[in-house]
Amino acid sequence: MDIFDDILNLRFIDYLDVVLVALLLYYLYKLVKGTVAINIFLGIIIIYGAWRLTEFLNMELLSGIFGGFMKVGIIALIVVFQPEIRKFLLMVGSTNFGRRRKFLQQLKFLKTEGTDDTNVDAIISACSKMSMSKTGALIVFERNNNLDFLSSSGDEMNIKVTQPIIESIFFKNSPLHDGAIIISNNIVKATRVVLPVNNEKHIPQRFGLRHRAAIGITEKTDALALAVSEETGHISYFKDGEFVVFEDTTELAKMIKNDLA
Ligand SMILES: Nc1ncnc2c1ncn2[C@@H]1O[C@H](COP(=O)(O)OP(=O)(O)OP(=O)(O)O)[C@@H](O)[C@H]1O
Repeated sequence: MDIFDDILNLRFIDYLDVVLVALLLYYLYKLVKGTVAINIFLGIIIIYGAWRLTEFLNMELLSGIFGGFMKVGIIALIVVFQPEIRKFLLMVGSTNFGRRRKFLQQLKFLKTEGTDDTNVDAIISACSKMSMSKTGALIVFERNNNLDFLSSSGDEMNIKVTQPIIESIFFKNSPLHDGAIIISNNIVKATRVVLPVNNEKHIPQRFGLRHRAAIGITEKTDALALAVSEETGHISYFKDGEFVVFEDTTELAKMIKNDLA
C-alpha cells in the first residue's frame, strides 16, 4: 500500500526528475555505444561487485585493496573518461536552440511555408550525378546539435543549396572538394571540414576514412550524413553512427526529409 501511496504522492517535479535522468542516461549511452568506454564501464562495475562481495565475506585484505581503488574511483573516472566527458559537455553546450524555436513555431502553426527547408531533392540529384561520375562527396546535415565547432576546421561559407553548387564544390579540380560540407537550413555553412573519424567500429575494409568520418559525426552528434564513394560511386546514408539501408534515391530523399522535419 505504501508503494501506491508513494506513487500517488509523486509531484510534477519528480516526474521531471525521472525524465531528466532518462535523458542523461540516453546521452551517456550514445557516447559510450560502440566504444571501448563501455568495456571500462563494465570493468568498474565488476570491481565494485568484487569489493562488495569481499566485504560481505570479511576478506579484509582484498576488500581493503578494492575499497582503496573505489575511494579514488571518481578521480580515476574523470581521467579515464576524459574524452567522453569532454564530448558530453560539448554535446550539451552545442544544442542548437534556433532549431528548437522553429519546432515551437511549428507547434503553434506559425511557421511560414518552408522558407528554410533544405532542398533535399537538389542534393540527391547532385549525389546521383556524382555517383555516376564517381566523384567523392561527404555531406553533413546539421540538426539540433550545433556544428559550429567543426566549421572552424574548414572554410566558413554562406551559400544557398542548389544542385550545381553541390556538384561544383565536389568537382575533382575544385579547391573546395576535399573534406566534408555542412548544410543547415538550406545553407552550405562550411566546406573542407574535417570530421571526427570512428576508429573502433568494425566496418567492411572497402570503406575508408570518408565513411568512417560519416559514422563518427553521426555517432557523436545528431547530425545526418551522406557519402558518395569515389571508388564505387555508391551513395551511403548515415544516422546515429549506422549505415541506413534504402531501396533507391526516391526512398532516400523521403527518409532525409523525414529526418530533417
Ligand atoms: N575526417 C574526415 N573528415 C572529412 N573528410 C574526410 C575525412 N577523412 C577523409 N575525408 C575525405 O574522404 C576522402 C577519401 O578518403 P578515403 O579514400 O579514405 O575514403 P573512403 O571511405 O575509402 O571513400 P571512397 O570510397 O570515396 O574512396 C578524402 O580525400 C577526404 O576528402
